[in-house]
Amino acid sequence: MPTAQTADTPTRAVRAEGQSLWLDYIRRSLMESGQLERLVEEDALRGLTSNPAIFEKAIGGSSEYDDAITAFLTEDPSMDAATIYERLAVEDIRRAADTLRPVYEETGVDGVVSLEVSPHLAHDTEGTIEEARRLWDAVGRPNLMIKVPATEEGIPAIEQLLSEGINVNVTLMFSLGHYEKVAQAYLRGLRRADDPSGIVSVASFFVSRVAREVDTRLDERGLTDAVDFDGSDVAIANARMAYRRFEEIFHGDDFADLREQGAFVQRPLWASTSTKDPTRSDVLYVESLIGEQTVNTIPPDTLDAFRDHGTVAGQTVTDDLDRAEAVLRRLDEVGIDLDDVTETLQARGVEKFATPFDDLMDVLEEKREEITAHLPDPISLHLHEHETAVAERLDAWREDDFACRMWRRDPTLWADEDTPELTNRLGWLDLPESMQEQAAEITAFADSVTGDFDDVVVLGMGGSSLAPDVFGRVFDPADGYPDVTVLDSTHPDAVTALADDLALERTLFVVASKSGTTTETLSFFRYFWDRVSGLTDTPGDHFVANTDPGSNLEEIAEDRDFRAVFRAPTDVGGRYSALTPFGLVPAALMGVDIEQLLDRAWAAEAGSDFCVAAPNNSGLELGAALGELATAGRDKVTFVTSPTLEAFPAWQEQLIAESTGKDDTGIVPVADEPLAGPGAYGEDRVFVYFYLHGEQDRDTIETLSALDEAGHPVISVRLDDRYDLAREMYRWEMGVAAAGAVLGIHPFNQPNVEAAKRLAREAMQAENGTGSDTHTVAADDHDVLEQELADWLGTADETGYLGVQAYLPPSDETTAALTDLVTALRDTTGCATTLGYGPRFLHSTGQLHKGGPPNGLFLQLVDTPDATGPVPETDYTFEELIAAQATGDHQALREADRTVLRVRVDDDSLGDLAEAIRAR
Ligand SMILES: O=P(O)(O)OC[C@H]1O[C@](O)(CO)[C@@H](O)[C@@H]1O
Ligand SMILES: O=C[C@H](O)[C@H](O)COP(=O)(O)O
Repeated sequence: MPTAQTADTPTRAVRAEGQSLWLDYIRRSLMESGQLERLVEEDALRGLTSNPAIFEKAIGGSSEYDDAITAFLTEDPSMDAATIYERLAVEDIRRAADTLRPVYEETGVDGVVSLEVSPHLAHDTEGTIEEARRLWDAVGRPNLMIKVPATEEGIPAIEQLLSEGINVNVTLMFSLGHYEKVAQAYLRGLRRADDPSGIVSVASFFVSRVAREVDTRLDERGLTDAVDFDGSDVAIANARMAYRRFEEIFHGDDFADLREQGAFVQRPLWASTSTKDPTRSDVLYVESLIGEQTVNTIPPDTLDAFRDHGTVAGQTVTDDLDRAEAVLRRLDEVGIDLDDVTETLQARGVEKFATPFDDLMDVLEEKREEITAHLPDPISLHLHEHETAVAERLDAWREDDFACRMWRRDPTLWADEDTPELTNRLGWLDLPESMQEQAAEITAFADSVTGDFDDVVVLGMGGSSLAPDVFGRVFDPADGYPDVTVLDSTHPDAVTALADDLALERTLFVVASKSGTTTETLSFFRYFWDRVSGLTDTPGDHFVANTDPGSNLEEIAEDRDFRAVFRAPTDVGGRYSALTPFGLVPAALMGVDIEQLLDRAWAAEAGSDFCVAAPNNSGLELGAALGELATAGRDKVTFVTSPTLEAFPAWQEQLIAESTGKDDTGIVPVADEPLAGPGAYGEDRVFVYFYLHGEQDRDTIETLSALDEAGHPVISVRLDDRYDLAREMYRWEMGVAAAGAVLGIHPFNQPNVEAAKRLAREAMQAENGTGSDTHTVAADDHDVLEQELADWLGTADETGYLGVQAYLPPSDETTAALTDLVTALRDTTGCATTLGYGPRFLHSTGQLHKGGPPNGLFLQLVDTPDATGPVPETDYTFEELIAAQATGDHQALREADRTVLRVRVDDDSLGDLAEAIRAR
């Protein structure tokens, strides 16, 4: 598009006649290249119009927008084509509006840019109003015009929008009839406006399309040579008549009141002014319609042609009105009904914009699919100086054929050939595929019972209940489906509080234990079996079992006629069982689409798949990073999440701690510390940020950037929706398994858990099993506590960690007080902290506490329960059970040479304890 060099070009001469030339064209490069600005300067260009066909050519017909589309989809891969279009269009229109803003500031009526509502709303008044308001707000520029068609349904929308102060370009006008209605709607709209001054509107009268249609009809009737006019004469005459009417209305009494209030006239805009018939002058519809207070919007070719050889012969729009009238009369006499021509054109005009609009949606949908297939993985690893070690590890793994060997279930990746609990614990690798069939059965069961229950309670420990807990807290139950909660505390106050809260006759219990022998789980089951048996003769209807085939629990479930028994694959360990019935049954019961969960995990599997070479294998890359960082002393993996994902780190915690915390090594997951600035942390941290798309908050991002800049490794993972949890579960399972190989441990056993269980059993049988002879400090014994705290903290090593183990009834208030306590510990010592409720943590971080790096210090908190609950069918109470578990673990920690301080607390003492620590 050449530009004019002189001031006396036809384009400038038109301006001197009081007409504004606008550009009927847009694309991003027009603004980016500075071309639009040059046209304004050199051609006195005064405005810009767009329509769906123009955007279709710009976006659909080029790759100019591909980077922007990729950026949108990286942020939100589920963004649909219509949203992509709107965001691209809004951005272009804004840029054009900003370029033209000086013209707008100077004139108040020019320097405007038009954006059209969807052509599919042409016959929907309310839809048009809504979309116009939305676009007006989205663009947010005063020199925007919303284009609304002059259809029957468009007219009231035009009036309404003008009354709200929204600038309107009325489009698709072909006849005097259309013009009349539009001008009257303008007057009504402005009269309803609070302040009519400053509202800008144009009435777009289409020209060349009329010419074409008339030519066609003349031709069809064999009249082309028989008459002394052609289609272009009719089109020009039609437009000139509209201009005459414009003058009558806007220079006469009709507009007097508004003129007085400072309102602008609604200028006629000549649209469709590129000449479609090559036998006619390419500037015909510019030269013939020059007039004061009009606009002519022309595409680039017409602008070039007009600048090159256009003639400006004064106010041509008022030329020869007698001939104009005569032409229109003659047209009627030869039997061509102009009203029919123009109504047909308006209807066709809607179609003519709808087709490119739909084509554009199709093109964008195709681009979306193509780009999404190649989107970067939503995990980003900032590893600083550790990058080399990780790259070397991945190279070594490629040479060793690590990925293929993992899929071949090769135990020597971790330990000796015949190590137990190894090759028979790798079933998780292909769960996304192998669970598909069972998933359908689980969903059918869930759908069949949904009406019978308001609550589902999962009774289970560690890997048998952590995934359900995450699903229950992250997802909302689908309409009509029950809530899912988990019971994993043996504290009698917790058990009785839950029982009191539930409507037992509307509750389904999922008894979840792989081994079928876990004491806590069986105790919960016996308690609730007894309670439900008091209400019904068929208590089994309220129970479902999740277990391994052949387990003790399977036998119980069959004997007692449970509503269902789901059998899990035996080659998947507890902490790797999220995508087996252990995780899927509770998820399905709350209406989560579990096939979708498996599909998402499948996406991660594809990225970590059989023989995908180590450097391109996302699970292995994560594993190499976790392992190498831990080896280099960065062994405290500190989790941060966006609000929806708050429950996720508890699942990660078990996976990491129980898998890697053994043989005096391991990775310490930190799941409960509030995030702080770089000053709060030592050199032993890695930060992992899980966020749900759209939930990132500025403070967290800024703090993580500061930590990154301070040299801490930061791993960020984006979840596009809640279902991506399954993808991350799979990725982290693979990552932790691989990290185990770096650390030289066997990630699938938990050797130190058994020791605590044995000691707890012994404590139950001993006379003083409740721990009365275990050294315990009372929180209100201030002097002793101060001294013991000082001794305990005195042994803290800054590369170590502090673990708070709370054998207390879980509640939001207690969790908040405990979080404050661990924060005080971190801030006083600079050490990382872990926090867990007993006995839940025994099935999570408990393995690491005793078997992991020997630099942990533990604070065991016990209380005196208010409630006491006998466990039916046994000879113990929940009070005795939890006390024995605390005592047993205390002893196990001591046997493993760990330092433990045991404090008896009551409701108020957690705050005092935090204060005592801060006071040091
Ligand atoms: O499913 P089960 O056999 O009841 O075990 C529960 C949890 O106890 C452990 O075996 C030991 O903590 C975990 O690995 C497991 O997730
Ligand atoms: O606002 C402008 C119109 O959308 C445009 O001028 C239509 O032109 P056409 O008839 O060449 O498609």
